[in-house]
Amino acid sequence: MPRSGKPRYWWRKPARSPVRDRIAALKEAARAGFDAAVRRADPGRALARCLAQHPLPVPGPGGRFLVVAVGKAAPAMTRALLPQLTGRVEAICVTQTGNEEAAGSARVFRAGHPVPDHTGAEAAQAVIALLEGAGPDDRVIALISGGGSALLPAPPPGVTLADKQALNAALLASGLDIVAMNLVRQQISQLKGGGFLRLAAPAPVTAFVLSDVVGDDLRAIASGPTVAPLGTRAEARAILQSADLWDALPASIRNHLQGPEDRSPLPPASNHLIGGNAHSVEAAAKALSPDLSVIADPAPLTGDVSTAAARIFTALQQHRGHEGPLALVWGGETTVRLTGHGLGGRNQELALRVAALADARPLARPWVFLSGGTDGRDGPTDAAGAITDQNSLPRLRKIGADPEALLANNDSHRALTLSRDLLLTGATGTNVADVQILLLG
Ligand SMILES: O=C(O)[C@H](O)CO
Repeated sequence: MPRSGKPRYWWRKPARSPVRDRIAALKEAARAGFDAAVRRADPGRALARCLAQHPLPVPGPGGRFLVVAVGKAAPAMTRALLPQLTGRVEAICVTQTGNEEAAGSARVFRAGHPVPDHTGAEAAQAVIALLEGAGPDDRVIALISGGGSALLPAPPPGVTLADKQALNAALLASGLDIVAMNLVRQQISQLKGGGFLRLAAPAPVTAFVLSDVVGDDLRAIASGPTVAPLGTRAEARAILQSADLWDALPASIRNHLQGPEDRSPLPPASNHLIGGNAHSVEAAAKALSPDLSVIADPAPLTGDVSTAAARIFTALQQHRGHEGPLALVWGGETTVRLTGHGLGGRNQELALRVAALADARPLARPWVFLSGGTDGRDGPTDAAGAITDQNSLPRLRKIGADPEALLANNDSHRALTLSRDLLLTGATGTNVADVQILLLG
């Protein structure tokens, strides 16, 4: 050992680049902020906090608890609820394929997402049968989280699963926001937009809802099974026409939307919001704050992904002169209008677009940008999102890839795989929309 006490091999280590080290440290910090956001959205804890304030209803004589959990957080919510129930309990838990989490004694369906599949249709039939069998002494508990719209397809008579799949695929590629999409989806469903309540009546329904929708509108989350719909058939038609989707839709869907409006009153329900995106943004900001100055932007990041990228880039420019390291945090959900045929998701595309904008006007200090879905799955890919930095585009060009062409083809997953910028978490078992973190070193 030399006198300094450092081991000899320390002297043989290759010279390191301080900028590269700084970027690596920033990426680690961004990832820690994101992990804190996901932890804050733990569905079991969120449900426990809510149950401490809103005790569960008690079944009448001989009555049962009928539990229906649907969404990406359904297993975790089911696991948290079932031990609280005594007496006779029947439970169905519907979550996405690949979410292998246990759900206690519930009957579990792992269904297709974001495009509905046969397992989802089978699950929807099981839920309908359970609700139709509910009596006045039964108590129905709904555990609702994001993803529920696609996971539980229950088209009205005359509309097939294939028709519903075609509608869903068209909506997903349209660039419409989730409120507009779900206004349409719930008009083509027996369970959404309050249909669940009609089926459960006369049994009272208590719902606990984990929100993945910006603004937490209960009517939009999982297309609002236990609340009134967002709109009418006429409004759904108008949305589809203005998005240029109407003419290409299956005839059965157009016929259904041209039918009479359902104006019958909904049975009442007790709905409780147990958590959402704002809490996770707060948690990310808190996790970053010991080491950096932090600004959490209260205005959510929504709308088209290229407009959102321009907003992030403007913030990057505005704060370029900030003294000391700085973190900017957003929450929200952007939309992508698909024009290419590549593979990607809104978070990956946002991170790549920000890197492309910053590459055109480089900054004199290191930066990293993370955009991730708290569910761990961005679009139909295995990534939660991505963490780009000032070297992302140069890395791509160095290996002969063309970032602009990849973006034009909505091929962000390929680009970010090549630049080694993917954010990989696996399914997180929760879902409170997206979190973005911009760090200036
Ligand atoms: O399922 C859905 O509709 C979305 O995740 C929004 O909740």
